[in-house]
Amino acid sequence: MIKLSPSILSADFANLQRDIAVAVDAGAEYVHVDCMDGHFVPNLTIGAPVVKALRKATDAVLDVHLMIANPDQYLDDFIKAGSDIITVHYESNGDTLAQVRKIKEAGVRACVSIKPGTPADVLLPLLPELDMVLIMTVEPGFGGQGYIDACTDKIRAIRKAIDENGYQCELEIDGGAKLTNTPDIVAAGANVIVAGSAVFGGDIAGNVKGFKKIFDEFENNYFAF
Ligand SMILES: O=C(CO)[C@@H](O)[C@H](O)COP(=O)(O)O
Ligand SMILES: [Fe+2]
Repeated sequence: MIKLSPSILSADFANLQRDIAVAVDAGAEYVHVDCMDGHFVPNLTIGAPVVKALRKATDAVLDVHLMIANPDQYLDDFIKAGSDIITVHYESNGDTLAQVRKIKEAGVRACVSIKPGTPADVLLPLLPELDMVLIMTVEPGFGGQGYIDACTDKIRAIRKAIDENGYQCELEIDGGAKLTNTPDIVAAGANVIVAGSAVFGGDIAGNVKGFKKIFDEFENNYFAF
């Protein structure tokens, strides 16, 4: 099943509960929370206290994307805050596999992300243990950037590895997804689409429904053959 994970980085920060409710009521499966520390990326956003507040404000699946230099220092906080999915970056400090195991032992779904310049191959040994993999399709740090076309081959490569080995691992992409390029992104094999500016810029419910319509069309065509 193809899912939408709206990134609240582009939502109204003074009305997060309201904007999340609109997106979820319109059909969004996940809610993507971009946590940035000003070190791993040149931007400073949300920390565990905000995730904790969101946990009280919504039953939605909180898809927490950690763009932080030292996950080992903060994983406990994000676990306790009520994250449903935690993504750590392969490029962050520490032992990525140990971080994945710690997340899973806490009963939280674990995901590893790679930046556009990191080859997909580094994910292959991790895939058997992952609940989700996240291919960044922009340089992490900011919403509203353009999709990097060169990342599409990495989506294809990871989809192939997941399917050939029968791994139970979702394939998420993040950055620059719009209604116009999403058909190509799902055709390449992504099944979780993060979209920030394309959801929260303008009519939130209408934008979510636009993405869902593309997913439905793809799934109907795919299963028709
Ligand atoms: O993690 C990030 C950026 O670092 C993303 O989640 C963006 O927030 C997605 O925004 P759009 O590119 O969809 O506007
Ligand atoms: Fe993100």
